[in-house]
Amino acid sequence: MSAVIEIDGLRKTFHTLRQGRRVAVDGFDLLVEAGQIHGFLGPNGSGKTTTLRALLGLVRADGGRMSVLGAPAPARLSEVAGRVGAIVESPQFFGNFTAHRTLRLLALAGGVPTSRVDEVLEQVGLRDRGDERVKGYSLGMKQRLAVASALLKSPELLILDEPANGLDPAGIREMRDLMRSLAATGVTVLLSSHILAEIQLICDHVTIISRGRRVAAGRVDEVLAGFDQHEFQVRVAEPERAAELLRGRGLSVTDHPDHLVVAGVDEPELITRTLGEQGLWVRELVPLRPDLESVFLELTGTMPHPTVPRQVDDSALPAPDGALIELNARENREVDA
Ligand SMILES: Nc1ncnc2c1ncn2[C@@H]1O[C@H](COP(=O)(O)OP(=O)(O)OP(=O)(O)O)[C@@H](O)[C@H]1O
Repeated sequence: MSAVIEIDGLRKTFHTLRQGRRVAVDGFDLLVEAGQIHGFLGPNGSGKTTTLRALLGLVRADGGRMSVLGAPAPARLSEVAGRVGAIVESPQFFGNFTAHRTLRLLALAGGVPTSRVDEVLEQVGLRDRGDERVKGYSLGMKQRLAVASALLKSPELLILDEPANGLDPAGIREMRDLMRSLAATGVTVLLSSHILAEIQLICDHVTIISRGRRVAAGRVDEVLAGFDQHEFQVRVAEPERAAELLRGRGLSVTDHPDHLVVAGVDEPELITRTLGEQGLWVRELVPLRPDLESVFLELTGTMPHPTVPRQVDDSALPAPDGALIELNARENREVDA
């Protein structure tokens, strides 16, 4: 598979008059290969938008190497710009224009044949609503229109920042179907999100960012498998005796009010055999698989604490691995705020 986006060691520190230096991206790596629907997942303020803006040359990076479709980015992005559709800042549309007119103007401005307008309206499911004014559109319809505008030039790569932001579950499902149909036609999609369910539903690959650093990457199922503790939920009569027997076989057992959780189980038969041999019959044996939510909370250090309200993007806190975020050594005097 060929690399469509490569980011190596990206760094970006903002300097603002009010808050001083703020490390937004801290040596971040990303690899997106052709044909993937790649989720770029991280909590609020973790550096997703800054990464995408740096990739597209909307903000100047302090360090690192990036390329898009083989062209060094952002320096030679113009060579491949015609093959890339991106929505990073939320596009503003004129409410009084219809979707059709909006796209027609964008097509004319971009040198794209206006015959594409009907095609992209069809593609995003707005064909029958294309002659309505945009101000009457729902949020989901506006998101579709935004995607349609990025599709006008038939891109090979689509970059979307938070495309499902504010959508209801049905809207997210529709967005997933749209992304899948695009991927089926060979388009590679990179989409950022802080919503786990969205990534798990829409994407096949994921890169997780926390406090400006990559903390996990790979196929969604592989990332999840990496966190599989081989745990089973067991319901049995005489749970105390059962726990003792299982511990005697070297398994780690946690007691819960009406069940046991047994970890480190490679062969579930070990549980049923150990208990059955002693006349304890298992009533329920359920594998406990990690979900992206628990993996995400663990990796990004955003697990809620019962007494401490979680702070968005608290750069002064230790990173999940315990290391304090280093401030970028390279001085950058620009004020981006
Ligand atoms: N122009 C700017 N000036 C100063 N600080 C900025 C600027 N843009 C981003 N930041 C800071 O950089 C950090 C990363 O922000 P960024 O917008 O990249 O996060 P994000 O992951 O996209 O968050 P969200 O999911 O909330 O959109 C935050 O601390 C943010 O306050």
